[in-house]
Amino acid sequence: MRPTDTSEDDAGGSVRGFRSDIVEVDGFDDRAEDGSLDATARIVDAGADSDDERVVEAALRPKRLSEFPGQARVRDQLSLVLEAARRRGSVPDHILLSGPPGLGKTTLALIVAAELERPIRITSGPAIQHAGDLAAVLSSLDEGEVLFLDEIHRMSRSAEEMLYLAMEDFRVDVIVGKGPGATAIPLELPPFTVVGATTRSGLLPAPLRDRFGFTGHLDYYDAADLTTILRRSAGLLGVDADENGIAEIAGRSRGTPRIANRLLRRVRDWAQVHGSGRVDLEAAHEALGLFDVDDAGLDRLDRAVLDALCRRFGGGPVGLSTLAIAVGEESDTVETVAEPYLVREGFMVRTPRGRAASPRAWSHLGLTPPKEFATQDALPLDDSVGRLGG
Ligand SMILES: Nc1ncnc2c1ncn2[C@@H]1O[C@H](COP(=O)(O)OP(=O)(O)OP(=O)(O)O)[C@@H](O)[C@H]1O
Repeated sequence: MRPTDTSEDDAGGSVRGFRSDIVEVDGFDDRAEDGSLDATARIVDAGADSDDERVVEAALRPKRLSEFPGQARVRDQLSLVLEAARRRGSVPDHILLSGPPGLGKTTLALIVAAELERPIRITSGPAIQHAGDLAAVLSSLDEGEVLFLDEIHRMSRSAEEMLYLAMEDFRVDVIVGKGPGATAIPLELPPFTVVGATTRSGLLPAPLRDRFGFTGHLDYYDAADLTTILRRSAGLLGVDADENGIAEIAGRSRGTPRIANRLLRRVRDWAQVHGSGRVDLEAAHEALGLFDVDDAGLDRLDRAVLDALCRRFGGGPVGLSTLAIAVGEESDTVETVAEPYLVREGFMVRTPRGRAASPRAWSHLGLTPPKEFATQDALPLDDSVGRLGG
């Protein structure tokens, strides 16, 4: 871990330490040079793709709950938890935020600290590979501080066990010595609040999940909320945008604010270079066409998968690895990058015998499906995805 200096964060609170460790995200192989579709370069990837993007994102984050559009239920629940703790004069329960990337978990963690008017310490599961790493963070927390643990499902087992105790009893046991002579010295901690974020809440062990007094699940945003977010972002970026342009971008953003903000910036670029400078319908059409994002929010990889499924395999079902070979990608890329959105939007179904195209896939590609193609055994997308290999 590389602790950084205390600095003033956009949430208005003081951010201490470990910020540099938060940048790790699940990577994809960069295989553009071999002619593959280069999943890393996807404009519709819901993960943050560069440090520059993180800087822009920081500027666009809402800073208080009242400025946070969408996720009304989670917002109301969180507001209640924080207000009640404030009235009691105590620290709130630990908070777990779960949901797909780019929906606002980090933003809400920063908001929690801002609402509590407490500093926030930021680190992530991958940065905590040993219990000692966690002990160092925990033992330096101040009373009431917020500890944001991003990708909490990726912490090591030994650190998890230390975290249970710290969350429950505000104590860590520091082990001194080795072997039979080793002694556990308890170290009392001041009360603090853990805000954990995870894209895979199913991977969290039950004892850890149980330590969170409040869990908020973030869902994809509807077009109206994305429109509000885009209007706000356009204002902050000083971009002149009309309602048609904003609506067009919202419709192609896969329900994800991070993608919406990224598409807005590319449409702004197009408008400044080729258009009138205004983000309007024409600018949105042209720019998103240039970046291969179609009107359903699908990009080249998504369409290649559907195309292979329909044209080469008659709609399927076909095994994941066969499908991946057909589009020149790794199975993992197809499964984690393209498939979730295709399944969620009803373009593809997963059956015990492999992946199959749905009627929407055929019509999206302008093709007529053969009379019979199997969709009867469709399974919902869930954590079993990894077990349905090809
Ligand atoms: N409700 C919202 N209103 C406005 N902007 C939002 C909202 N939710 C997310 N954003 C913007 O989307 C970007 C990504 O949000 P954030 O980093 O909070 O997502 P995340 O869920 O933590 O993603 P990850 O799982 O990749 O860490 C930020 O620029 C943030 O400002």
